[in-house]
Amino acid sequence: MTDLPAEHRLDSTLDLMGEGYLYIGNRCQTHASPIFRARILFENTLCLRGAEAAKLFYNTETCRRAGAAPMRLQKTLFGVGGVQGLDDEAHRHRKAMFMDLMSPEGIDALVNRVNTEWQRALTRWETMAEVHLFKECQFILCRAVCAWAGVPLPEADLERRTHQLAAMIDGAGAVGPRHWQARRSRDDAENWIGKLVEKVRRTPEDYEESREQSALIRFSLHRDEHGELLPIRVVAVEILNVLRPTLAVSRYMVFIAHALHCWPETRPDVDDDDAIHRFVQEVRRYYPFFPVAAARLRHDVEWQGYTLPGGTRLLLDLYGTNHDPDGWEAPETFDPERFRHREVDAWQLIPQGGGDHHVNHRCPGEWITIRLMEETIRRLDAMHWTVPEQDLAIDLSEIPALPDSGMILREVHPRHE
Ligand code: HEM
Repeated sequence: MTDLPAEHRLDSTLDLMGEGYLYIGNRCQTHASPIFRARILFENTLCLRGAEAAKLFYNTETCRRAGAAPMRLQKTLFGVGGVQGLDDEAHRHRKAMFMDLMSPEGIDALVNRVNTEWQRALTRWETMAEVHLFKECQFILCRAVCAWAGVPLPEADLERRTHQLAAMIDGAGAVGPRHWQARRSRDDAENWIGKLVEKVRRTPEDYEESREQSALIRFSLHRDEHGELLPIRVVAVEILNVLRPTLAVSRYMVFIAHALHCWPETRPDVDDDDAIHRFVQEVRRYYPFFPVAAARLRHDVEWQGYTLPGGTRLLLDLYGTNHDPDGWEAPETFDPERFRHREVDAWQLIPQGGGDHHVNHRCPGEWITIRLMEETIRRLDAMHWTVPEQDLAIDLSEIPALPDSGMILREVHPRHE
């Protein structure tokens, strides 16, 4: 590894935390290289960005996930024993359980629930002096996804459960109290879902008929590649792997309102589905969400003239690949039109991972995310809203990033009455 461009600090974790989404991109720029070596969390790590790096990272013969993600992320964001840490047949089998939820009808059912909840919320927003869009979208999504997944959610628990799911995302990259809050939220949420799984398993015959529609029932009765039911805690982790990231789409909903406000000239015609789709793709490319994904090399690999040693941890820069100047013209400009004549391949636009959804760890919720974002444009277009003075800056050193204000809207009411 002597030839690889390298950071010569004893440990670069503080730089990474200080620069956030820009850390890997900044170093790739300085080293004029898509790869460099650094010590992160006291371990030799290869940081990479760009489409060619994504192809290496998502090659399942070269890279594995077991033992790649730091334990502090598993204890907050992912949960222990979930699909994110599996490889090979165990991964493909578990992944199919998620992919089975993503039929066009299944996705429509979730989108319809979200639209109904949005409509309900709008009647309330009309009576409010200010609408905190981020918080409101979290409540909408929490109600809708719990109902969709077959998870009972009494109205009295809505606020508590929404905060728990949100805390797992918010505190994942943090240190100190926010991190510990995220851990407590995960423990509590896993206990909550675990009890529901036990109930389904006590009388599975009661649930056979509704099995098709509900992640709770499907996952509770799912059998692994050896024909065994999954441990209850693991089922809870996987059901939370549906609830938590769906709630996280609230961040993209805020980014859509932010982009419509900041670049009104790019606003798509709502009767033009292609224009709406281009806008959504550009929001997913431009705005920060997941900074990196982690894997480990299974064995020594020759790549771009370097020998990369087996066992080394890789960090693929998702944000940086979406902003890679070698892959995107004027990457720091928000321009949905860039997608008009551009094929989107599996390696260059990777806010939700790259490669193949069935084989790789690419996000199974990508279609849900895109559909919910497209609907958000239509819902926001059907509303009158103004944006009062507020701090709309997005600090790229903060992970996960969001406009400081959470996006406050005023004078909200339906446009076509
Ligand atoms: C807010 C929008 C979302 C973003 C930005 C996002 C992003 C991601 C990313 C970056 C990965 C990891 C890719 C990798 O490790 O290579 C991932 C994996 C995953 N996502 Fe999403 N996601 C979103 C929404 C969703 C939704 C709506 C669901 C489910 C309904 C979902 C479920 C999952 C699961 C289960 C995995 C693990 C897949 C595997 O390990 O094979 N995500 N997502």
